[in-house]
Amino acid sequence: MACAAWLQPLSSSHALFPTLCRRPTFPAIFHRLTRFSSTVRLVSTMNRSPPVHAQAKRGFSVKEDEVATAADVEFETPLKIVEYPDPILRAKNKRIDSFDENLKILVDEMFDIMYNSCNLQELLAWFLHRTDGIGLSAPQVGINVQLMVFNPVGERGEGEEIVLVNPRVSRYSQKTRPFNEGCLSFPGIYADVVRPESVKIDARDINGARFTVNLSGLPARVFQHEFDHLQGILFFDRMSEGVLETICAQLQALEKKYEDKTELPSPERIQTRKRMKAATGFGKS
Ligand SMILES: CSCC[C@H](NC=O)C(=O)N[C@@H](C)C(=O)N[C@@H](CO)C(=O)O
Ligand SMILES: [Fe+2]
Repeated sequence: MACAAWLQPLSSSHALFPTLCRRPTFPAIFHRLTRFSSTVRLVSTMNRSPPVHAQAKRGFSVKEDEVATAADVEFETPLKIVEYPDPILRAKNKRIDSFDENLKILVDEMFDIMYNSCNLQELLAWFLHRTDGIGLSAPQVGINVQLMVFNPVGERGEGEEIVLVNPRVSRYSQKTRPFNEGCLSFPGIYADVVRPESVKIDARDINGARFTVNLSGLPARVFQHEFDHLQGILFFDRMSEGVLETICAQLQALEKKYEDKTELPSPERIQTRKRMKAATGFGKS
């Protein structure tokens, strides 16, 4: 991981998700919320009317996303990580409105593969003191729905396991920071991405309850990376041309791997791509 300083705010903020975690710890949370209320605020909006999206506030019409059917959320275990340039990563992700047992099993399986995903490059990365995933979005396991899981500590049994369904960002901080990001769909590739330092989010938890949360530091970083996946935006879409240049050969190697495996032409090529319009700013897609 690039810098330990980023882990510092994490220890005070990652544990602040009472309603979003798989293993809620309410008394501890109450204590932590009291201690850190100035930096992280979580507001349960259950039983209130849906949050007003920032765009709606500005008078734009908000196009409702298509709702996922049971067939859209079908999966086979063990899940497999979808790698760039598979078109699944660019497909539209449907909104979830069924908070059933199947969704809970999918979430469990996503955590399993997030912690355990390991191929040769990742083994090498492990030797270089990098471990596995700290976040995962549903399209990365071939399910095109608006679901993400993350645990910024990246170790089973440590930190908190966060589940966000149909998330929306209502505020991005103006202050931005670079961070050396990796992505499970781009094994072994790391490069700097500049993102807002903090975000305000409206989402549902695994039971369908609405909540609002402010994130900063590493949790905000992981959230934004996964939120981009839910919009079909990949981390290299947000890299500067100079940074992109440093990973261009690795992206081309993944394109070749896809072509060899599928015997299909790569659906996108880093050398000929036009910059995705949606990825030119935050809160503008
Ligand atoms: C910093 S946001 C990264 C989120 C990403 N999620 C899915 O693609 C992810 O988990 N990437 C991993 C490769 C990663 O960043 N792992 C960390 C911790 O092990 C690392 O330093 O490699
Ligand atoms: Fe990713």
